[in-house]
Amino acid sequence: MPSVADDLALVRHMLREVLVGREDPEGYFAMCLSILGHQETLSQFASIIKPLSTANIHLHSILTSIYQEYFSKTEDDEMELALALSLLQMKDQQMATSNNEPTPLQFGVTDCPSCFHQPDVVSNHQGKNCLEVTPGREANSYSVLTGTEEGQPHINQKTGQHKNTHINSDAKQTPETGQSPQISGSSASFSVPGMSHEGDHITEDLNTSDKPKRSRNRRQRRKGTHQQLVGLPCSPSTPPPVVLWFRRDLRLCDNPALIRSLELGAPVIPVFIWSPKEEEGPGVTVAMGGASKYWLHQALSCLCASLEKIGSHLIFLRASGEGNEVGSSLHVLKQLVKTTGAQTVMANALFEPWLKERDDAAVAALQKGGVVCRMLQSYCLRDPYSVSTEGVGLRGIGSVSHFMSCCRQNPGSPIGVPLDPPVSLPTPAHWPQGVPLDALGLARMPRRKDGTTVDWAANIRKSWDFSENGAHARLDSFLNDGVYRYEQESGRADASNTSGLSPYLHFGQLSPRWLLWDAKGACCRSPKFQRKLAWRDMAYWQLTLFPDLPWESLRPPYKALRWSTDRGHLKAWQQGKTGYPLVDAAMRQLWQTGWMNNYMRHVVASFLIAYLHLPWQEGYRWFQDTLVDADVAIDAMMWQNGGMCGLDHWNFVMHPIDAAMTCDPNGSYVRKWCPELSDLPDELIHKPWKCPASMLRRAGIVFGQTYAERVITDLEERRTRSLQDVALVRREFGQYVDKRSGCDLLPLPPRLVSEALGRSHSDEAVVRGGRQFLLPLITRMEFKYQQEEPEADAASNPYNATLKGYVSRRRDETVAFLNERDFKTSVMYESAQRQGRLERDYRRIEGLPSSPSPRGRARRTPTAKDRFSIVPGGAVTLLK
Ligand SMILES: Cc1cc2nc3c(=O)[nH]c(=O)nc-3n(C[C@H](O)[C@H](O)[C@H](O)COP(=O)(O)OP(=O)(O)OC[C@H]3O[C@@H](n4cnc5c(N)ncnc54)[C@H](O)[C@@H]3O)c2cc1C
Repeated sequence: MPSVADDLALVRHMLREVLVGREDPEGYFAMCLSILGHQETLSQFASIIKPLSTANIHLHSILTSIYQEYFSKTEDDEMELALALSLLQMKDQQMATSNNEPTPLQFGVTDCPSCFHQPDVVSNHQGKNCLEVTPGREANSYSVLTGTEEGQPHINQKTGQHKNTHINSDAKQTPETGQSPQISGSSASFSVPGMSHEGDHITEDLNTSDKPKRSRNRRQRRKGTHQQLVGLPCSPSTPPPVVLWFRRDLRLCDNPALIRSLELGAPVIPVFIWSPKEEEGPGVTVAMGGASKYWLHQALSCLCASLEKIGSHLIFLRASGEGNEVGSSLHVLKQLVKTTGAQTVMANALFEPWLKERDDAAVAALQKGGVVCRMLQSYCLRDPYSVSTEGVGLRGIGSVSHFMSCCRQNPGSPIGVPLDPPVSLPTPAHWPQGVPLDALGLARMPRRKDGTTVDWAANIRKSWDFSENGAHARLDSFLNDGVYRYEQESGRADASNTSGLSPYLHFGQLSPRWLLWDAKGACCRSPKFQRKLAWRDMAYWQLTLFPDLPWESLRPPYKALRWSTDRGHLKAWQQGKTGYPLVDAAMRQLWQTGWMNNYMRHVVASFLIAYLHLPWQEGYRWFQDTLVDADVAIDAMMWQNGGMCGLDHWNFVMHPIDAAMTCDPNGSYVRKWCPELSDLPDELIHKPWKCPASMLRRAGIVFGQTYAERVITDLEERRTRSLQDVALVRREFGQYVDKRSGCDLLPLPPRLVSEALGRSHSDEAVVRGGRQFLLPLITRMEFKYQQEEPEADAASNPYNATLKGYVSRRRDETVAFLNERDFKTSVMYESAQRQGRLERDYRRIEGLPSSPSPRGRARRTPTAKDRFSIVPGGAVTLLK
């Protein structure tokens, strides 16, 4: 006896049939009535068809009106319904008959992995649909591939549900709290177009239920997704193969290009083409440094193994990259198409402007040769080329809140629901010739003179599981446990409180969509974490707006900043030998594992820029070479912001000693990565030069021998110089500083100009005549102040952005005590103290009476009282 859940699963599954036109809306509604009965249809139908509200609004409204019309019918109309039902029964019989014959359209059969059903061809077999529609009977034995259109519901046939509906049906069981499902504001999760209905619904649902249950919901959903999909057998005449071009989407789960290839019902040839020259693009992007190439090698090896498990294989190819067409990816693809007879190439899009250009050219050239080439979007939640500032303006550009407003205001295509992985992949009769993975040279190790290998990646190997499963395991463990701490204490260096998913996201071993779905279903709300995905998208958006982001300072005056050329300092920073334990620990962690957390990236970046005065590009390049998650867009955006010249300004500078208060109060992080300091007491481990000689002796520390001498000692002076240098260039390039507000002005790229002026991007009139349009940007208040007091030192700048912590032994102890009890309160207490101190100093210097209400040091929110905090509105200023 089928349960109600089975019945619901079946009708949900059948929704796909309506969507692809194999079932008409009336017939479908009648079928729902016959399967679910009057009452159940009345209560459930709206939720059953809800996925269509994003996937196919027209169909959704037809079904809604049928539903409304039916339930307002008089009994006279029952005749019509009976007719519809009898028609349905006839259809059922027809299908049941066809099911008895071994037709090529039978679902769930994997005997013939090389022959797959092609949904596009299904229309040729109208009426022969072999889906068993007898209520609930066989539904659980089906495992078919359907609904994989971008943004369309993807129905897991084993459960009979797709992720949306699964969650929605869960939602039904949880009590309503009346909480608004709308997510907005700074504490909000990233509200993504197309996600807003389903996603918000989930948030609402999950937030209202008890924790264990919420966690169970997520697990169930995941379990559902692991009930895998199989291809659809079996076409007697095998169509030409599809080339599935893997790039940075090295996964089986939620891979639109893979699923779309499967849907074509043709043999699939998965390929990876290594083309370093194309990856690199123009300028000095260091798009693929040593560590990330190593990761790529491992990830490819894992993907190949996963494909082999489902009966397929990954072909490795190399484009020699001579800069002309011969030796390009396009050339390799053309050869491949020629030798295999493939007529379709599928891939997931990449958004680096130079890669997009390459892909656009490849698509055009292949199409010209009669080969269909499709680029699907899954690398970001939003296609960065579709993000627009229309209706939001430009004020606050560079901040994630501004970016999220743009996404909310201009919803693009729906992000849809994650796609399940296939359990088998149809193979071609003949595989094309590839090269061994090793021949790509991604994991080449240098050799010593004696012939032995320098295995610099040994620790990276120990630190990571490079596989897609590894990504899911990390995600699961993070969402089950770490996410609680993330929301509270993501800045800790001494605990792994962040997800550590960045390399998986970068190489597409985990899709952001999958991550977002799971995060929304996690045991605890994770707005801060989800917001990080908006940061990620924003980085790609910025790169599309400013393709030279990785090498050229965006704010013009800062291009002329006086930077140090001290190679010794740079080397010390790179090798973790600056003599500042926190910085050294982080840089050594980076070298050994290819990763460090966000807070530590800020610490080392601040040290390089504000204290060593080395150009941000040096930091960017080193990160690109050593990070396993090296990502041109994110890395460049962050270094630009840290380097004071990006769309945003960090409104803080991390102090190399005091930052430890937040991230490593007990010194355990430093002890791990700088073991030579491990015998120092907690209170001195971050400043060993303050230790008495006897203590150093006991700990076995000799500066310059067992541990580095400090490369610089005059921290305050260096900060002052950095500030004064900024004031200098801002004065020199006064045309790029807004006279009224003191904000930096940025020449706008044409796309933003046309959006601001409401004209089409292609309208050249917008920027004709060499006139520049300038936009006031968020600018650090300490720079504005310094501009007025160019000779002032950093300490006397009331907006000094240095995050300070320890000033006395007594406070050290208080901080350590509070840290142990309640870390968050401790940090808040500490920052309140700091603000009070700054305020008092300022007033003392200015001879002002002391103020009862402390003023914020670096507020972002403009207030009428504080002229330095003003960022003028988004109006575009024309350069005279
Ligand atoms: C100077 C500097 C350079 C950086 N370079 C890179 C880089 O090359 N590649 C990279 O992935 N991240 C970079 N980041 C951002 C961030 O530090 C890392 O994404 C994060 O530390 C990765 O760890 P996680 O996965 O545990 O992050 P979580 O905090 O768990 O975040 C989850 C995911 O969100 C994304 N994310 C997090 N923070 C940011 C951010 N600020 N901007 C954009 N996306 C973000 C990442 O994909 C990350 O994996 C950089 C940050 C700084 C300050």
